[in-house]
Amino acid sequence: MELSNTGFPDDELRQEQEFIDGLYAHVDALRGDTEASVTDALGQGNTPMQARLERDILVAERSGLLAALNAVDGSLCFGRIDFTSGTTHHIGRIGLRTEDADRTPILIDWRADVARPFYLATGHTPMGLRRRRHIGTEGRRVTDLHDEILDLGDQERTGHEDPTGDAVLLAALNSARTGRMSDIVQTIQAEQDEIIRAPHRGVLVVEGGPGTGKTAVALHRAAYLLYEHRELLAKRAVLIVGPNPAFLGYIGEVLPSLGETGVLLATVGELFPGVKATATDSRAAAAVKGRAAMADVLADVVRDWQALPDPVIAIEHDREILMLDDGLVKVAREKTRAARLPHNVAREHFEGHILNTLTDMVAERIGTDPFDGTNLLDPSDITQIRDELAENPEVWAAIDQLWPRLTPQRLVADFLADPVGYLPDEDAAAIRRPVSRGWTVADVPLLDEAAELLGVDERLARARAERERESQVAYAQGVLDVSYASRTYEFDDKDEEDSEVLSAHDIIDAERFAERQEEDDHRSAAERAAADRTWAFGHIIVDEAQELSPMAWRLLMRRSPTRSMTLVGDPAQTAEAAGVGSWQQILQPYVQDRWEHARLGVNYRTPAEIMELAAAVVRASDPGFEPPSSVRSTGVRPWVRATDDLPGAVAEAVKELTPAEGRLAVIAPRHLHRRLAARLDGVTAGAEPDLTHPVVLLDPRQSKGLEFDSVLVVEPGLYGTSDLYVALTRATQRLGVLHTGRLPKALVTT
Ligand SMILES: Nc1ncnc2c1ncn2[C@@H]1O[C@H](COP(=O)(O)OP(=O)(O)OP(=O)(O)O)[C@@H](O)[C@H]1O
Repeated sequence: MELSNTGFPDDELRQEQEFIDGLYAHVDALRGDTEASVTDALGQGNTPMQARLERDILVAERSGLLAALNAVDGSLCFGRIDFTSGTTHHIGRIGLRTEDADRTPILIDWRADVARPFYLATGHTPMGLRRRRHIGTEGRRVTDLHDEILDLGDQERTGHEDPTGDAVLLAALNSARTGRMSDIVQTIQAEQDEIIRAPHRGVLVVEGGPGTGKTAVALHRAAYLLYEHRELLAKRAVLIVGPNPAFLGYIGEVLPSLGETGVLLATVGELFPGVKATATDSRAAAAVKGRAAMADVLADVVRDWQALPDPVIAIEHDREILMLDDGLVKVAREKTRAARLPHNVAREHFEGHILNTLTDMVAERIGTDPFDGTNLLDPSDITQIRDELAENPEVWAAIDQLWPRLTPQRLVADFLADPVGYLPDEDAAAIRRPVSRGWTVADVPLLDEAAELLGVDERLARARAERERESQVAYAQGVLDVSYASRTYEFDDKDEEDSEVLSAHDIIDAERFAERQEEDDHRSAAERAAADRTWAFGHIIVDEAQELSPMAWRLLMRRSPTRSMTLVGDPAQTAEAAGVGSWQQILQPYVQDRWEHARLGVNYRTPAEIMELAAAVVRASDPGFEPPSSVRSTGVRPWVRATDDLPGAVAEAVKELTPAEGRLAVIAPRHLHRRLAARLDGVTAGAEPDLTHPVVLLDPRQSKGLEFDSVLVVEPGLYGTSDLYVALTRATQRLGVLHTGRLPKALVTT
């Protein structure tokens, strides 16, 4: 390319470079100012309460802005739209305005309405555009321009025309993978844009085959909603649920690259604060635990903890024996149950009924007139008897035995240790397990259900809060004492009475100081949400939604009382036996039929040659199956080879398939991993493998949602249809299949 004497091949490139230099100068100045204002605010010492609050809000806002500015540095601006009216807008990852009073936009946020023609305009429907330009950059340097002429009457040419209009998209799809998903903000397609900007309210189901951009669209939708409903969602946070931690790691950089951080990424196994799912269930156990019927089973388990004496409990009180028999307790239990409160909340009622029963017993014994049978005690005597009973530890031991306070963990652990009698024998045998082995992902919805059934005894929570407060006050007193002591030391050469310097001690007492400490909760909404089981999220996005069990849906719906959700999935890729069959079946109990459905039909990942093979696998059992159509073909056909020496052949194939740049995955059943890893130098494997490694060894389930330049599938005869379909659709460039044993019929014919 010939360079002009300015160092640029042409004026167009030079002008864009100048514009982008101007943007970065603006960003650098903004960053400098923001950093200075944060430092300044943090440096302010003792200020009145209101000023402190304002300061904290300012620091939080500015820190968010700084994080966004840092995140988009190097990829700030990627496009430009020229209208026939003469107006031009540059499009970027964030929006920027001039600092003067006019606040003129200089860079349009991709999420703004004005930016929409960048994604939607076509020659057929130009939306007022004359030209669309993609600006390629490396860091702050403009490297290339791609122009599409949308006004066919326009004769002006820039020398950067892209005749097909898909060069930028194809370059993105063909680029080497890094082990981390990247944003698609430069090349969002019209059908994807529609979904990203769909209204916030209600449930939206997005369905599409492998590689159709479901995950990418879901993440960009989160960014869009955070932009469009900033105030609400910054307070309530957005939750993104993914199938496993490796997948969350894979997608974890997309939202920060778009300048958004107010999002909680979690698996269902991470949604019960204080519990980490470390153990795994058999397929059968996960299926049983996931059934909707488990909600009723757990309700029965709770009722069975509300026990009756067998046949009596004897309580020694005031040197007499009080006999609490099953008839009396049954009455107290029925009255308590009639209140229809969660178990731990209802306990207060049960305590009251038992104390009343025992009080009646004592009153009858000591107060009955032997002549006419009337009771001689007055109300104050009765109150005294009741108070004395409430002081008796044996009474409380009886109540604890009959209506114990329970934690979700204890309830579920106890149930799993011995589920016989609650379920058919075969199901009970499948889930029976000592909890010393740790919690599993499928246990988490059970724990959440148990937490709902049990509720929280507010009296205990209040007592705990009071204890916490007292300890905070004691701590604050300690802090104040130290400050008081240091004041005496600092000013001891002066007459203390004359000192004009006020210390903390002069203006606040310990209680007030403790209150201030409490108000200083600097956690973001997402951080607070992560620690709170009862948090109501502003919006929930569920990826691989077809995998969730009915019990997991119950948990998620509790976190979304407004039912503002985006559910993304592909029924053909359902692996979990507990997964739900149809969207209608999932959603009916929560929103009836009030949900929207959208479909993505173009596969951006898998070349046509590979897709043909993958689709044949599904067609073997579902002849009418229609896969998404691939946006490109590479001319490279996938291969299938038989071998007698699997580790040797895998090692050879890895050499053959490893891309010069990019990533390769070997997908093999778990039981082969040790043997294969021994022959693969530097391979990474395990429960949470590092996906940025050049060669990764995965089992079929782990490969869900991920993608690699090349993929080697090992022993496909051992996979179920949906697992094999997932494994075969992970490659962006090349696919090889190796087998020793039986080959699925669909692969034999190739
Ligand atoms: N508009 C686009 N521009 C550039 N790349 C895109 C676009 N849409 C999708 N892609 C790319 O296609 C690949 C597949 O996208 P994604 O993982 O979101 O698909 P998916 O539907 O979730 O697939 P699967 O169901 O197989 O997990 C990703 O690399 C993504 O970046």
